[in-house]
Amino acid sequence: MTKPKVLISDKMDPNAARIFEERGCDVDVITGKTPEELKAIIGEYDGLAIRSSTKVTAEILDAATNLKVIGRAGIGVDNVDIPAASSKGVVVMNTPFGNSITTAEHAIALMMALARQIPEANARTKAGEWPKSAFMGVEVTGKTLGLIGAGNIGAIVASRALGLKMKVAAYDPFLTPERAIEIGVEKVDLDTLLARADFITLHTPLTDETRNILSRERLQQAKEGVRIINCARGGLIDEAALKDMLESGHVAGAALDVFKEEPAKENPLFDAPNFICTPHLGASTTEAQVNVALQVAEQMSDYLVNGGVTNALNMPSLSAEEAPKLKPYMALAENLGSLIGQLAHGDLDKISIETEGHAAELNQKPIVGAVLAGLMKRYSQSVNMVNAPFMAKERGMEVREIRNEREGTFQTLIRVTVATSQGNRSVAGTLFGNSDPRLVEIFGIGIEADLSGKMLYIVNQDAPGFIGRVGALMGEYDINIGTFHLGRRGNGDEAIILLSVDQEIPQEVIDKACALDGVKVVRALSF
Ligand SMILES: NC(=O)C1=CN([C@@H]2O[C@H](COP(=O)(O)OP(=O)(O)OC[C@H]3O[C@@H](n4cnc5c(N)ncnc54)[C@H](O)[C@@H]3O)[C@@H](O)[C@H]2O)C=CC1
Ligand SMILES: O=C(O)CCC(=O)C(=O)O
Repeated sequence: MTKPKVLISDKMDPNAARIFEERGCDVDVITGKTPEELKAIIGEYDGLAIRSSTKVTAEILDAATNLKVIGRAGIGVDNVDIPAASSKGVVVMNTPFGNSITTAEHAIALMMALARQIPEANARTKAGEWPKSAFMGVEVTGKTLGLIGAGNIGAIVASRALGLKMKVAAYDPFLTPERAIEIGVEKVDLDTLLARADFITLHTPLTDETRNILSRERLQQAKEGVRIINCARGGLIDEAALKDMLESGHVAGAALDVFKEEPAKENPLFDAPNFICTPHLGASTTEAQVNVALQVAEQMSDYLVNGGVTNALNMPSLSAEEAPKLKPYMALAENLGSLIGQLAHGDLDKISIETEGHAAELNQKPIVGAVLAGLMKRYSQSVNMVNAPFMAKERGMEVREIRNEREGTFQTLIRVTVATSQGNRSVAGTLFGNSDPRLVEIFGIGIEADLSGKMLYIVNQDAPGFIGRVGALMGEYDINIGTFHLGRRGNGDEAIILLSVDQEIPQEVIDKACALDGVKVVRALSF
């Protein structure tokens, strides 16, 4: 088996490359490429490991014909076009905790630096001025810190601020009252936060809802003399308005680690009074960079080598422990989806995926994803478990999951049923020896078959001599039969033949098979 190939395109701790190699991937570290240069090479890679510099646009994804996974060594994924990645079937993962303590500490460091104007005092002291009377700071004890966003980083900031004897008010529409109590903050609305906070710190992702959350209007609403810290994303604050308010003194100080345009080399804020900044250093500690590098390489190689999915933003998780157990089920599920997709007529707008016995005890999401991936092949060849659920949703397909932990005839079973214009049609399969996928039923007829490669499916009226005639027809066209499977409703009733063949089946053979006495349906299938 060829090794998956990974590109590390941003500066990353060397532990990442080491882990990729140890876990069976080939890895190239090529940083600082322009988008055009990245486009020219990305087609070679199965995995792309990034930090914040690489912008993974729809255009890059179009050129990434082999790409299976993008791993962000960090939290924010606003540099990845996730909808475009999903529609191409590329998993996007991040490392949601590896740099959160570090980033929270940076926010606290910036808050302290603002309160005591440390950067400017440092520069002027070193310049020989000894400007003791120029700097009058403020205490943070007893002051109110307004948190905008109380997720992982916000909660750590809150805990540190409480240790500094500050009061913490948080605005976060998704913060539950219980969690607010747990992390020791008062949940408030944004108006209240703006009216009360002496310091405001932002810890939300950049989304359509949070963009410009500190707009000119909101900054105006903030308490006179407020100090603002942003270690989340540029774009959350209206930078021009912030400059004006630093100049008017309405905002007493601002400390930004992140900018709307990065790298920020000529930002107008640089000239504003009481403004300090760092070049997106929130996550830059040795500890955090080792954490995120190790984690991203482990997650990505786990996916590329074993199929395990952790911290994906566009796909359900699948642990490394679950992945080997689920692998044969996913193969079975995909084949059942593909079989029904190849056999059923008309628009399929309702599908139910039923698991029974052992299969019902497993994580259902990957099984459902695999069935949909198989089924959706009737519409598109570039479909996989990542994009299939999105495609099903886009087509307005109703997907039902049914679990039945009691065993039936089989210890484990997956049944896929679609609603067609001719009524419900279902196929079912099991695993032999916990590993070998087998079809056990088509449209109510019991059969036992391995679905693989090129196959021919025939529905006929059960009659003596029919099997011989099919064999003779294959022989006439030099088509070698690999396996031959039979099933029927009853003696003389509707019967099914499913045979695997080593050669492509020409249309002429299908036409001749259709013309055989008693034949109802003939279909060439492929798996
Ligand atoms: N400066 C740096 O180097 C770093 C920056 N970051 C940034 O920090 C952000 C936050 O990271 P985490 O705390 O780990 O993320 P998280 O997902 O744990 O927390 C984000 C919080 O924002 C809240 N939120 C979402 N929409 C909101 C809205 N409209 N108003 C108020 N709150 C809203 C969410 O409910 C959630 O609680 C990341 O998205 C990333 O962009 C993260 C790491 C390093
Ligand atoms: O990788 C970095 O230095 C930036 C980290 C960051 O912004 C994030 O994790 O969201």
